[in-house]
Amino acid sequence: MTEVVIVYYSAFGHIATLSEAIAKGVERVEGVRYKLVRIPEFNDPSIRVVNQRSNQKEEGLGQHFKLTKRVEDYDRVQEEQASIPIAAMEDLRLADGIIWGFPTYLGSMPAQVKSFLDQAGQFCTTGDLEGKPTALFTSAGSIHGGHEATLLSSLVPLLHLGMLFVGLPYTENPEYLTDQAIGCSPYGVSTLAGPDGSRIPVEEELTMASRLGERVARIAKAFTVAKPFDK
Ligand SMILES: Cc1cc2nc3c(=O)[nH]c(=O)nc-3n(C[C@H](O)[C@H](O)[C@H](O)COP(=O)(O)O)c2cc1C
Repeated sequence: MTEVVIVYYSAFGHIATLSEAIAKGVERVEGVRYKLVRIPEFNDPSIRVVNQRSNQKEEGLGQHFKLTKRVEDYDRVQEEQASIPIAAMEDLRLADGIIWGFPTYLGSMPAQVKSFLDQAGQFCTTGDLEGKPTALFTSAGSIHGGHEATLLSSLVPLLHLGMLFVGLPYTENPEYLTDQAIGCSPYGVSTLAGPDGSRIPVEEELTMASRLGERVARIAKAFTVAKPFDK
C-alpha cells in the first residue's frame, strides 16, 4: 500500500478544510491511502501571534480584521483538530509522497512550519526524502496577500530535501481560468480567508485540492512500484 502523508498547520481552519479535500483526492487512487498529521502550535503562548493580539483595541486596522472574532475562531479550531496526530519525522521518512499545507504569514510560511522543516533538515544528509513527490497548499487573507509567493518560496526547502515538486496544471484545473477572486495557481492549491477569516473555501478550490491530492497519489503509486530512485 502506498501512503501519502498530508502535513498541515492551521490556525483558523481554512487549511484544515483544504486538507480534507486533498485527502479525498488521494483516496480516489486505488492502492493509495493517506495519513493526516498536523504541525502543532508553539508551546510558548507568548509567541502565538493570535493570542498576543487579543488585548489590542478593535479600532483602526484592528476593526478591519475583527480581532476578537479571530481569537474565538482560533480557540475553536485548536479544539476541533486536537484529535489529529502530531506530525513526526518518522511520518516523513515512511511516506511515499508528502503534501504540505499551511497559511500565508507575511507572504511566506509560518514559523511553526519552518521550525518543523528545519528538524527535517536531518534528511538532507540521509537522503530519506529524496525522490518523493511533494506538493503544497496554502491560504491567504486576500488575493493580493502573497499566496503564490508562499507556494513558490516554500518549494525551496523541499528541493533541499530532494523531493520532486508536483504542481497544478491548467489542463486539469480550468477552474482558475476566471476573473473571479479565487485561489489556486500552477504552483499549488490556495484559498482566500478574507480579512476577517470569514470566507470559506469555495467549490472550485476544493475541487482543485482534491485533484492535487489525486495527482500526488498517482505519482507516488507509480514510484512505489517502479522505485526509480532506489540506490
Ligand atoms: C501572523 C499572520 C500573518 C499573516 N500574513 C498574511 C499575509 O502576508 N498575507 C495574507 O493574505 N494574509 C495573511 N494572514 C492571514 C492568514 O493568511 C489567514 O488567516 C490564513 O490564511 C487562514 O488560514 P487558517 O484558517 O488555516 O489558519 C496572516 C495571518 C497571521 C496570523
